[in-house]
Amino acid sequence: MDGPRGVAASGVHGAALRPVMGAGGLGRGPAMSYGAIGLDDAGVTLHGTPVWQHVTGSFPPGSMTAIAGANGAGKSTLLRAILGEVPLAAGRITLGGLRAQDFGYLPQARIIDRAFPISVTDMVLSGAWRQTGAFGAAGRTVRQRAADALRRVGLEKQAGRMIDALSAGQFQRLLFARLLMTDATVIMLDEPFTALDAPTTQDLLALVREWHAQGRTIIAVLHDMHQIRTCFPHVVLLSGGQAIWGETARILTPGMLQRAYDTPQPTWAGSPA
Ligand SMILES: Nc1ncnc2c1ncn2[C@@H]1O[C@H](COP(=O)(O)OP(=O)(O)OP(=O)(O)O)[C@@H](O)[C@H]1O
Repeated sequence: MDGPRGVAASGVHGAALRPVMGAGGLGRGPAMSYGAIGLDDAGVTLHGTPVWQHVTGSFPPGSMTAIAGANGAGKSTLLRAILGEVPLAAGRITLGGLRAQDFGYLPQARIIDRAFPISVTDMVLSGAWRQTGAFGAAGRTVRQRAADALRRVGLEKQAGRMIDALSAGQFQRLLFARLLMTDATVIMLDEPFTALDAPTTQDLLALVREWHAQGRTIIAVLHDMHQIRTCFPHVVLLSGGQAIWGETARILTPGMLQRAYDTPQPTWAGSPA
């Protein structure tokens, strides 16, 4: 994953419960020893239909960027293209020296098979698979980190339950605990707060801000414009197959949003980021 993602890049990963990419303590964390993730005239076409084209822009180290746009605009596809799971039809993506294990990815909850028979603790431990090996036993230190991660997201009392016994909000907290285990340098979140109540959203948003304060790069697909305005200094707005990229206050204007969503947008009371 070191080299640029060119038009021939591919690498679709399968099961949603595959280990979260990340180093589990081996990541570069806040150190700025890597460059920006860059898209250079990149385009993706799926089944003969262009999703987005001529996308150029970058995610600098330590930046915090939201990806916005209407349903089907290609937000998830953008994350997956950066991860090398979707091939480019044109252009290239460069990773600034980041390796696969430097990325942590939280997919949309709806694509995760929650019937998979695994306990809460084992699911969190799977976030440290690069330390323990896919089938290796976790040592005491890793188990302690898992317990700490569960406590951090308020799930310590659920540690022994199976994941199918969790509510949607508890399951999302679990996915964040698993991300904590990866110690990833770049954290990519696909609709991380969808269907969560306000306290859960605030708890998990605080964790995302903590990661950002530690110098990690955050890229998050979000639908809540107020959340983007107040928490994300930069945005990529996917609109009509193009990407409008820049400072949130400059991009999320009523006119831009109307074009992107093709419907009038409300005027937000919140102050611009
Ligand atoms: N595996 C696939 N095969 C074919 N087309 C796909 C595939 N995945 C996504 N698409 C199409 O690509 C386009 C972009 O999908 P994507 O999931 O990236 O959009 P999105 O902006 O994340 O949408 P949403 O807000 O609904 O989650 C859509 O038109 C979708 O139908």
